[in-house]
Amino acid sequence: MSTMDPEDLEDLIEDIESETNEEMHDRFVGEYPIRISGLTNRFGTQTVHDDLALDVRRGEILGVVGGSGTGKSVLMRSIIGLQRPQEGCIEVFGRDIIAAEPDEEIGVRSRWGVLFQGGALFSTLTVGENVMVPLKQFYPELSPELMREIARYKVQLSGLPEEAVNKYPSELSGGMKKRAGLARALALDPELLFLDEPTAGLDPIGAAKFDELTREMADTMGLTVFLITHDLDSLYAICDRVAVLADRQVIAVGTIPELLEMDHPWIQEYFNGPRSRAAMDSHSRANPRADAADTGIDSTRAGGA
Ligand SMILES: Nc1ncnc2c1ncn2[C@@H]1O[C@H](COP(=O)(O)OP(=O)(O)OP(=O)(O)O)[C@@H](O)[C@H]1O
Repeated sequence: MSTMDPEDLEDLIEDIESETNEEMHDRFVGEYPIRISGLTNRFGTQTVHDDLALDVRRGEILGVVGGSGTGKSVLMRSIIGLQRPQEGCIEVFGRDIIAAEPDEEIGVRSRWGVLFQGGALFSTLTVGENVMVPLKQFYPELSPELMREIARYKVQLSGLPEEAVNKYPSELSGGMKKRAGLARALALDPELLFLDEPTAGLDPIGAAKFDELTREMADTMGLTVFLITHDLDSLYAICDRVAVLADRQVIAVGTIPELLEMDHPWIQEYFNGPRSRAAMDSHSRANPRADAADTGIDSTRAGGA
């Protein structure tokens, strides 16, 4: 796969700035790009979140876990403005997005990318055209040629072969669809990336590759990643911290060793269950340097000798 020369990339960014007649916005430098407090979401008589609080640190990959129906997706939708909560405050890049004026909200929206479950690609558009959708929405002044160039670059960045840019979603495998969805999520060079179960339905090798790509991008692009997942391997392999949803709140946030110290029954069942031990064991074998001294994980216990 060919990669874009860094000088070409700089030229591309300059082209975008000159065509949009403005400097790209300053990147967020505060500690928490997402701050949530007092969040309540209700559907009829069902209360999904009640006084939920969560701070996401800049530059981290935060895994978000919880049983089915605990409100992980509703939480993500609330942060990106697709779900209006009954109560609470959600600050993204220091701005209250619930109270934001439409103009202000649009400015914030262009600074995050979202990969929905299943990719959520437009089936009548090619991969390249799908990636161009947010570009057209937020930077309509860009020339079609430059948009195509950016789309090609994002497709390449997501690990798809160049020819995928002209394919329709129906012509792609499940893993390729996820990568195409990722390319679209990266279209606007986001600072924040939301991934909703990105490895669901992928074979273990495809899932591991997707995890690696996520980690690599987070590190090289300085992304903050909000990762909803049921995939224990992803939690061990790439997450800096994990937030646990239960009882309508975020009941704990921390590294996995920190969570293992807690005696909440769901946390113990989840992280000390046989599947978690197997995931931890395989992660320890794949990363022998990440032993107990580095991580605090008791790998003997984790291996379930
Ligand atoms: N638009 C809606 N209208 C009514 N109820 C909803 C709506 N969206 C979500 N819910 C309910 O909110 C609860 C939380 O849903 P959500 O999709 O956030 O769960 P989740 O934790 O992401 O689950 P899963 O792990 O199974 O994907 C569920 O009981 C769901 O039925």
